[in-house]
Amino acid sequence: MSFRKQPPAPARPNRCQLFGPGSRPELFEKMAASAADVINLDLEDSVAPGDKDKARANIIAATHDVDWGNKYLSVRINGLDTPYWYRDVIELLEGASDRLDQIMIPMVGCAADIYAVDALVTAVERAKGRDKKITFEVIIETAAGIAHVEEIAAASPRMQGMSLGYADFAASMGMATTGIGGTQENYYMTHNGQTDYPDPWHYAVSAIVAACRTHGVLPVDGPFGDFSDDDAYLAHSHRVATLGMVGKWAIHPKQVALANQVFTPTPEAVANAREILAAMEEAQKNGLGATTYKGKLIDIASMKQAEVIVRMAELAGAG
Ligand SMILES: C[C@@H](C(=O)SCCNC(=O)CCNC(=O)[C@H](O)C(C)(C)COP(=O)(O)OP(=O)(O)OC[C@H]1O[C@@H](n2cnc3c(N)ncnc32)[C@H](O)[C@@H]1OP(=O)(O)O)[C@H](O)C(=O)O
Ligand SMILES: [Mg+2]
Repeated sequence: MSFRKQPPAPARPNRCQLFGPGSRPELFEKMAASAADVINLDLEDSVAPGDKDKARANIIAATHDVDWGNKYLSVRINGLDTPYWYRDVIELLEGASDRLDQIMIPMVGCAADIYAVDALVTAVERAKGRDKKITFEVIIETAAGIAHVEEIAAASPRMQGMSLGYADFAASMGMATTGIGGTQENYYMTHNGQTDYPDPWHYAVSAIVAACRTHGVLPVDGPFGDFSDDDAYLAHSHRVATLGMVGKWAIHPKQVALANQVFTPTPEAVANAREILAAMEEAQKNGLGATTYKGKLIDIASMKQAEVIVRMAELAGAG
């Protein structure tokens, strides 16, 4: 371990982030009644340019009128390359109730992007006497974003989450696909007549997880576009959960249960983790740093791995 200890990520469940356009207020009560841990009301790409003003007003009203229960309530603003973002921030921070927890900043390319939003948010918070500090989640969805991912993760004490935006990321990288997440038809290998479809997103997912874990930020997997394909959503989610992501977006309500299923450790996984902890405690009492569990080596690092599973289960209320 480095002298500098790895900071913990925020201790709240973030298994599923359900998105809905701010221009469709008829969905808000349904989103609030869903099983998602986080709600993302959108002002960006799912809202047509002519609807931005109305969508802002809908969202501000919903922070006052809708019972969001214990959900983490987040609003995705427009990118800093648009004429909309400053009004998003000012109107939200001036008009939204204290129920608003977070602003999600899309298309982030460098730490200075966060600095700019932080400065504006801080000024409006002070002017309006808002005691509750708004947190930030960013979306890495450009080549610049992934190149500067670590400085972005470290950019502000408000930073709590970082998502991978598959569609914009693919476009920015010039990837030859219109798919949003999952395996891609033309990304394959063949060997002895067998075709295999590897994961074209592996690098971006791992870079985001490493930056987030270094700076105590929650790494979150972004959208999976084909919401008719549950098996593909599950496969993609299991893969990114294995790489360290804590949760995933749902762009349709049917994806919420799938995300919750993947990002809540199974009772068997929790029991396994607890048995590893117990076996290691017993070993340590006997002066040993390593022992065996089900025929495999376990040592102090295995305790840390087991603690990850137990912690995930506790946050999900399944511990
Ligand atoms: C890719 C980039 C992104 O930005 S992704 C995030 C932005 N996108 C969104 O926010 C889209 C969110 N989803 C929707 O708008 C809709 O779900 C839809 C358009 C995908 C489908 O809507 P539709 O009404 O046609 O869906 P139905 O199947 O008919 O609905 C069934 C039922 O569920 C209710 N419903 C629909 N959507 C939602 C929702 N989001 N939340 C809650 N409930 C919802 C609907 O009203 C029906 O209800 P019922 O009639 O049964 O009562 C990214 O940035 C990148 O770059 O990658
Ligand atoms: Mg996007």
